[in-house]
Amino acid sequence: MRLSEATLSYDGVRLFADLALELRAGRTTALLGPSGVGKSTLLRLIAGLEVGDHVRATVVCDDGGPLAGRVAYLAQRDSLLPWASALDNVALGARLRGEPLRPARKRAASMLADVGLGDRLHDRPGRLSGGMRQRVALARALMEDRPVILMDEPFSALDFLTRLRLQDLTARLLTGRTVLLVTHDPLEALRLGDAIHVLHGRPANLDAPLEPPGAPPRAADDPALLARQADLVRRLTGEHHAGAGS
Ligand SMILES: Nc1ncnc2c1ncn2[C@@H]1O[C@H](COP(=O)(O)OP(=O)(O)OP(=O)(O)O)[C@@H](O)[C@H]1O
Repeated sequence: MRLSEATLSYDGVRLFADLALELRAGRTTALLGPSGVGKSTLLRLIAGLEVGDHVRATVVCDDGGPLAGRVAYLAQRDSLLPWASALDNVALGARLRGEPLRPARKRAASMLADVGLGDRLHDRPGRLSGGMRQRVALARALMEDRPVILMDEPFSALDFLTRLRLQDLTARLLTGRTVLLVTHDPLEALRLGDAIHVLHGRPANLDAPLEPPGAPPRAADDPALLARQADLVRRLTGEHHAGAGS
């Protein structure tokens, strides 16, 4: 899938000018970059969500078909229904599509068990911690079973160990899907990304991708991964661009 000619301004400031991004089919592309550079906006643009008036972009899928109806979007804010239980939140899509409720709820319960919330099925979001709500939102996105998944910092509210566990689970459940993962965490990008881009500057540019060897999820304590993390940190702090003379 390819986004091209993405051009977008807010209040006369150009966030993107002819930006292009390739998402390889069946792979995870991770997107890092400083706060405010435009990562969430880029994700929303690809998802076909409202991003403002001064916008132009082309999204083309590899098979030439439309993206609409084939994409699940996991927003930065969990956007759970406050009056519905965790179970009903996860089964919401199936309910809206008029699918038989009993099997949908069964699958939702198993998805919630997978994200470690098997004992909180009937709690409403207000009774859950921020990290738990994020896990419910993740379960809801996974439940949708779409070929393309766009995720905006899905693990940011989680403690380190839960984050590692959820990264493992996500990598397992999303094998073969086309994924765009926005994250602030270089280690997360390296564990899950087949291609890792850093977005920087205004209008924003994308670095050539870093492509770690091996299949996700990569071990968090792998020395080769940690060496690449140093490279990524240099890219994020701008040393890489200074060194490249750009
Ligand atoms: N609806 C909007 N109207 C005006 N400006 C906006 C709007 N949405 C985003 N922006 C601006 O566009 C820029 C990029 O925002 P965006 O949320 O995409 O950044 P980000 O890289 O995802 O940041 P973070 O890492 O902090 O989530 C910011 O300067 C933000 O203030």
